[in-house]
This record gives sequence, C-alpha cells and structure tokens, in this order.
Amino acid sequence: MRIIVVANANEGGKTAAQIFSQELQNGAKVFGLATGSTPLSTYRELCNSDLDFSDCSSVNLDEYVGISAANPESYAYFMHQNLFAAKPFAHSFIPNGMAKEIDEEISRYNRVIDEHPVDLQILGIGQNGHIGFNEPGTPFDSLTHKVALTESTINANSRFFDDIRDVPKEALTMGLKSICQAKHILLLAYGQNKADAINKMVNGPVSEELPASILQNHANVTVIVDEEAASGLKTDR
Ligand SMILES: N[C@@H]1[C@@H](O)[C@H](O)[C@@H](COP(=O)(O)O)O[C@@H]1O
Repeated sequence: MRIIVVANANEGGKTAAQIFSQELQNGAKVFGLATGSTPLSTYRELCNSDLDFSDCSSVNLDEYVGISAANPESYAYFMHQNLFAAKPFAHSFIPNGMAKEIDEEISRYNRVIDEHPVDLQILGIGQNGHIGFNEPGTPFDSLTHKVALTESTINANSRFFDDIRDVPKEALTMGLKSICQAKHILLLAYGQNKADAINKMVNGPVSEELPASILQNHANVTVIVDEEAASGLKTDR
C-alpha cells in the first residue's frame, strides 16, 4: 500500500483529485465512487477542476434499502448534489434501494460491475473497518448483496437524519470481491476516530473481522490519511 499523509481533509481532497486527473490522462473510463463525509473534499476539488468525465462511467458502492433517489438522505441524491450536478458522467450507476425484486436488482448490479470494470475506486472506511457497507464478518469473496447494518454503523449514520428511527437498517452494497476487482483503489480517512481502523487495515491480520484488511492483498492501493487518522500507524516517520 502506498500511504500518503496529508495535513487535513482539504489537502487530502487536492491529492485525491490529482490522482483522478492522472488516471484520466492514463485513459481511465470507469470510476468507482463512494459516499459519506470523507470523499466530500475530493468531490469539491473535482467540481472546481476542469476535469471532464462526460465520456466516463461511474459505479457507486452502495445505497440504502427503502429510500428513493429523491430522498435527500439517499446516496443517489448525495451523488447528484455533491458531484454529478457539476460533473456529469456519460452513465452513472447506483444500486436501486427501492427495487421490488431485490434479488433481480442484485443480479443487475453485478452485471453493471462486470460490464464496467472499475479503473479507480474511491473508498472511505467505517470505524469498524467496513468498506462500502461490508460489515465485519462479510466473506472476502462476496459480490453485491443486501446487508443488515450494524448498530455502530446505524449510530454513525444517524447524524445525517433528524431521528435515529429514520436511519435505514438495510442497504445494498458491492461486495468485497467486487470492490477488489478495481485496478486502483484509493482509500481516504480523516480524523482520530478512524485511526484504529487504519492501523488494523495496514498492520493487522488480513481477516474478515476487519473488512478493509482485504486491501493488503490488492496490488495497487493508495491510502490518503490526515495526521490524526495516521496516528496509530507504526512507521519511521
Ligand atoms: N457506506 C458508507 C461508507 O462508504 C463510508 O465509508 C462510511 C464512512 O463514512 P464517513 O466518511 O462519513 O466517515 O459510511 C458509510 O457506512
């Protein structure tokens, strides 16, 4: 893993946007995108850049079950607000959390991923080491699936909702195997509350108990962390 330590999330966003730019220049056509607060500084940089994604596709990691794209808390809405309105892609894919036939939606999304191999995948990380919505215990060979969110993830996500009872309890997510098919993975983490997960991801055993540890087995991973998120890492710096 290539680890880049930056001063803060703004600097992280600039560094990540440079990586997007390099990948575009190298011919990348498919970008795997994530939600949460972490990628926001990156999306802001992309929106303010002259980068052009109009002949590219985007494939998002995950979506809540039971809320529509028109709901401001949906990930579809988040992506529109924070990136797509300013930087449209030729095609943008995101799981449909309102699908009546969830199994069919899962098959459809797996086909989308197969047909649009991701060149650069951006990831955040949960405090328990989850990526996408792959909670601890998710099999490393998982494809797209429906998940029951853990208590800690529901609590963490509740800050975006008026009432914790409104936080969805289920989501559709790309699996760990799907995520690792990306050619280049760019994981971002800022803040002290990510330090433990980052240390375990980098130095801990590769274990389904810490989903992000699967990235130790991937040949091309870049990690951008601020000083706080890096504070648990044992390095010679
Ligand atoms: N599904 C998302 C993840 O993709 C994200 O990485 C995580 C961390 O969110 P934040 O970046 O707000 O800390 O939250 C959610 O669980």
